[in-house]
Amino acid sequence: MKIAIGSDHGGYNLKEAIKNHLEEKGIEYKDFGTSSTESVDYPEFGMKVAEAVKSGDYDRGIVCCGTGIGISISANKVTGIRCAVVSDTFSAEMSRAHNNANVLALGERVVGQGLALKIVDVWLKEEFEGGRHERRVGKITDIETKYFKG
Ligand SMILES: O=C[C@H](O)[C@H](O)[C@H](O)COP(=O)(O)O
Repeated sequence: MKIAIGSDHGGYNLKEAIKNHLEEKGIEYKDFGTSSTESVDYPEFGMKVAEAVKSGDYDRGIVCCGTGIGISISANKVTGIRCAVVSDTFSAEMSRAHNNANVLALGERVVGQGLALKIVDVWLKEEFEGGRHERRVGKITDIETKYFKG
């Protein structure tokens, strides 16, 4: 599995911790920035990771900012991206099983590092259940088709 990862300054330290964690697990990733805690704008990095996942070059994306909210809103503007902001392991599981989330958003100022890494593990392992959820996710795609192009 190949992961695209990115953050703004508010999520930089968590991104670095997740990169170390992925390395320890032998999971391939590419870092789309940012590269320090210097203040930057999260939409740029949410978009880069989302586009990397949309391209098919990466299987999933992980994005971090202060809350996970701004960068997830940004990632979700890219068609085909279902980015879930998660702060607990149950939601991590459900975002995959029910919503087929292809990008995970975490807030460095919200979740502790230990929990965040556990959330990453659960989220990477869980598969989409399909079935009734396939129909519902399909209806999300229908909304995209109605309102977005590209
Ligand atoms: O949703 C946005 C993120 O949480 C940002 O990381 C946050 O707004 C950055 O705030 P500041 O510029 O005060 O570090």
